[in-house]
This record gives sequence, structure tokens and C-alpha cells, in this order.
Amino acid sequence: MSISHHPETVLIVDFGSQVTQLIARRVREAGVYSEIAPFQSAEEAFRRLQPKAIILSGSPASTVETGSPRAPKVLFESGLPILGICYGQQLLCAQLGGKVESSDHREFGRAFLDIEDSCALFEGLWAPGTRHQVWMSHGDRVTALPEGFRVVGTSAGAPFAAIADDRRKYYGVQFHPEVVHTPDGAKLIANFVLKIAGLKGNWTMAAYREQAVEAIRRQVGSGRVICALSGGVDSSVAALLTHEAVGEQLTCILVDHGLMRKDEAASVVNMFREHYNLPLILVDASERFLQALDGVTDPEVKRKTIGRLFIEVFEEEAKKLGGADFLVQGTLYPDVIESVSFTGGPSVTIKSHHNVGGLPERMNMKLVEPLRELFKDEVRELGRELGLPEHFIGRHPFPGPGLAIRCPGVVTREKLDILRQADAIYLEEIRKAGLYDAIWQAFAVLLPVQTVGVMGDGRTYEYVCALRAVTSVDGMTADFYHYDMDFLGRTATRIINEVRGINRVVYDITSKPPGTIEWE
Ligand SMILES: Nc1ncnc2c1ncn2[C@@H]1O[C@H](COP(=O)(O)OP(=O)(O)OP(=O)(O)O)[C@@H](O)[C@H]1O
Ligand SMILES: O=c1[nH]c(=O)c2[nH+]cn([C@@H]3O[C@H](COP(=O)(O)O)[C@@H](O)[C@H]3O)c2[nH]1
Ligand SMILES: NC(=O)CC[C@H](N)C(=O)O
Ligand SMILES: [Mg+2]
Repeated sequence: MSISHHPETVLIVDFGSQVTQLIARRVREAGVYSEIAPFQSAEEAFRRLQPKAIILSGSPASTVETGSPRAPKVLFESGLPILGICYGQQLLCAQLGGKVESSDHREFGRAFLDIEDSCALFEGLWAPGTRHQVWMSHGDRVTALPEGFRVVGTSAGAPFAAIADDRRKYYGVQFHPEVVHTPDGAKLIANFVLKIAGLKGNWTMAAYREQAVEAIRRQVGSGRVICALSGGVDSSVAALLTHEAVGEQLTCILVDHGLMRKDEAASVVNMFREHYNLPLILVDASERFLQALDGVTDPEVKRKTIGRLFIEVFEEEAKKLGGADFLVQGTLYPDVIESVSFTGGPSVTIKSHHNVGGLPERMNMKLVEPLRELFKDEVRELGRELGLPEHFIGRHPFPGPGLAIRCPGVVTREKLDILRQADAIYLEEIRKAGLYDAIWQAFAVLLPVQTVGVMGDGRTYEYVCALRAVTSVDGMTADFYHYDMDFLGRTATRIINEVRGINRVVYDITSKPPGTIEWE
């Protein structure tokens, strides 16, 4: 769903980079509204949005290959400032008369940029003669510049690592200013939109709220709406926005799929009925979900089964309400990028988040997803804007497929009960130690492995429980949380002593990448 027209929009043309959304995010952080359009529909988006500046993203494609994507001509005829990033820079050169070649000097990860000349992009940031850390990920490189361009920065693998045509306000960088590993990258993007494009930078989350509410009203009209409400931050914010937009037309539905944590369904219902005046229906569908998952071990099959059942339940409930035309979900950008290729193009599917790639192909209701372009921390900011209490905003995320994806292998009631107890103890210990807010997400996983132990002089042969805790900003990348060993020891002892069925506890020290946060 796209937000209403904004007077100062930056159009980001996506060529399939995994980090395109980070560009949008950096532009938003600079106080400027932006929208992403896949390259195939960039021309249409350009006409619709009437942007004030354009950014061309990176891509897994190579400009030297025939048939690789190009930016539509109208962008170059528009007279607007353009920033090309990585593939975007290579495109500027390929399409404006320069040259790009595949090279042996590939650069992946940390690299250093030597500033050769002053440039509006670097203003107040990088002076000529200085060297700065940037993040690179490329095999091709520019070898000849189009007319009007000059080199302003070089790196070991890229003699044209930063280029500028000041007259046309065209700029290109081989590195990625949108990722945090280019420490000054956000400021560089701010320079492009504020100083070079001359935009005001007065766009805020309050404005997003207004635009989102307006967009929901336009989309929904006088239709009936149901909201899939999990009690997580995302769907709660989506529900409140929708309620603000269409009031009485909205009914929220919480599905207890039998894969919730301990006491979760009841506490969510209490919270919403106490704190908010939102009509909420709790549906107990645990029998149905667990039956459908019987014997299923493949993670993608689990996700798709759950996604399909969610929709079936929503459709049935909608029917009981006399029909609904729209389904609101708290889908975020990371759900989208990991599930499906944003461009319909070449970025790969990591896992099917139940609410995106896990959705059935045919659905009666149209989706309303007001948070689809945002990252978790931005949703939290929006939640504050909507007056959600801080303890609520700080809740760790919990995936829609719930404990099913924390039970690798077959999911049974018995295993779920064991996992629920271990998870509750783990989170209780985290809270007691005052660590909850320092950790982005923490949970227990019940492994489909039994090991031998000795308890009370007897032999045991029981499950292994893995503990996971990560720090992250947006869930896209994460590091494992560095507990002290006493904490881990204490928690493991409690779990083994108190939970029948677990006789061994391990701690997961994998970051993302290469791991994902969840185990399935
Ligand atoms: N048990 C559930 N009942 C109804 N809807 C659900 C349930 N679980 C998930 N959903 C829907 O799926 C969406 C995606 O789930 P997800 O876990 O990403 O978001 P969330 O639960 O709202 O927030 P959080 O990420 O903080 O847990 C939710 O926003 C919600 O619309
Ligand atoms: O609603 C959801 N439906 C899903 O299918 C799903 N899969 C993962 N997650 C959550 O997304 C974040 C990133 O998880 P991964 O690193 O495992 O992909 C983490 O916060 C995960 O808990 C999901 N949320
Ligand atoms: N990250 C990118 O945009 C890479 C562009 C191109 N595929 C290259 O390897 O150079
Ligand atoms: Mg959730």
C-alpha cells in the first residue's frame, strides 16, 4: 500500500539489492519521505510520485551482461538530482556514455575510500586527502566516466569509487552508504537529499501516521475490516492506526493456534480489553493447527500450512461477522524482503514469513498493510506516536508461526508443553537479571535430539533445549547476546531441574548472517 502524495518525495529505483530498504530508511531519517519502485515500474512511479530526487539502488545483476536492468530514460530527462549506488553508479556510467567492466579486483566488506577532491556529497564530512571506512560489495567497476563527471574518491579496487557531475547534480558511489558499516553513510545520503536536492527535511513519524491513516481510509472506504491481532507490537500499531482511520468498521481477531507462549492468549485479550476500546474476538483454533501440523517436519511446509490456516480462520470469522472486505496485518519490511523478491526479480527467498510468502494464492479479502515499508524500530517510534505504553513497545518480537518454528522436527503437544515451560523460565530469568530491554529477542528452542544424562543417580534420555538471545536494530542483521556464564549456568540449572523432558541446555552463539534469528 502506498502512502498519499507528499510534496517532497525521493524515488528509489530498486534493482534487486538486499539492502534497498535501508536506502529508504536513511532518507526517512534525514526527514524526507521516500518510496521504492521496482525498476520495471519506475517510470509509472516517477509520473505518479513527482519526486524531487532519484536514487538508483544496487543489484545482483551486472550491467555488462546483456538484458540486465536499466533505469528508464525519463529519469535522466527529468533534470532531477540522481544518486547511483553500486549497480546504480555503474548504470549511470553505462547509460550516459562511460564504461563498466567485470574485474578481478572484487571488493566485499570493509574497504577504504580516499577522498581525491571536494564534493557536495562530502560537505561537512570528508575533506580531500582523508581516508574513510566504507562497505563494498561488488565485482564490476567503472573504468571510464561519461562526459561531465569527475572522480572525487578512489579505493583499492575501484579507481572511480565516488564520482560527481556537479552541473547535472549526478553522483555515483561504488560503496554502500546505506549500511551501518559505512559509518558516515547516513550523513552522505542526508547531504544528497538536503544539500544537493535542497529538500526541507521536515517529514516525521507524526506525518507518517497522518498519511497512513489517510491511505487506509482511501483504501477501505466504507468496507468492513478485520485485523489479525497477535498482541505483538506490529499488529497492535496496525490495529490502532486502522481504528483511527475507520473506527467502528474494524474488528480485531486473535487466533490461538496452540503455538503461543505460556498464558499468552489470555494476557493479550486482557490487555486489549482493559487498555483499548477495540472490539476483539479470541478464536481457539489450536486443535485444527496442531492436526494440520501433525507429522510435518519441513520448515517451509510448516510456515505455509500455518499461513494457510490463519487465512482460513480469518475468512470464517469474517463470514460470521457478515463478511469483511479487508484484512489488516502488521507486516513489516523485513518480513517482505526475506519472503519474496521485492522486484519480482532476482533477490532470493530466505524463509516464507507466514504473513507474506506463506499466504495462500487465492484470498477473498484484500490486504491492508500500513507498516509494510517500515523497520521494527520505526514501528516502535510510530507506536510511541500513537501513545502505546513503553513496556508494550519494548516487547520482544514473537513470530506468527509461534512455537512451531522453535520445535525443529515434528510438533507435538507434549513437545510444545516442554518448550513453553523452558521458555517461561528463561524469560523470567532475563527479566530478573534486568536484561530484557538490552536484548532484542530471546527464546528457547526444543531440539529434536535426545541425549543421555544422569539425574538423581538415574539415567535420563531427554531433549536438548537451546537458548537464543540476540541484539539487533531491525532484525535484518543480529549478533548473539554476550551473557555472563553465571547467568547461563543459573538458567540452565533451573530449566533442567524444573522442566521434565529436558536434561541438557546449550547456548546458540551464531550471528545473523550466517544464521537467521529463528531456527526454522
Ligand atoms: N496469533 C495470531 N492471531 C492473529 N494474527 C496474528 C497472530 N500471529 C501473527 N498474526 C498476524 O501476523 C502478523 C505478523 O506477525 P509478527 O509476529 O511479525 O508481528 P506482530 O506479532 O504484530 O509483532 P511482533 O513482531 O512484535 O511479534 C501480525 O502483525 C498479525 O497481523
Ligand atoms: O511474524 C512472523 N512470521 C514469521 O513467519 C516469522 N519468521 C521469523 N519471524 C521473526 O522475524 C525476525 C527475523 O527472523 P529470522 O532471522 O529468523 O528471519 C525475528 O524477530 C523472528 O522472530 C517471523 N515473524
Ligand atoms: N552490490 C551491487 O550493486 C553489485 C553490482 C554488481 N552486481 C557488481 O558486482 O559489481
Ligand atoms: Mg508476533
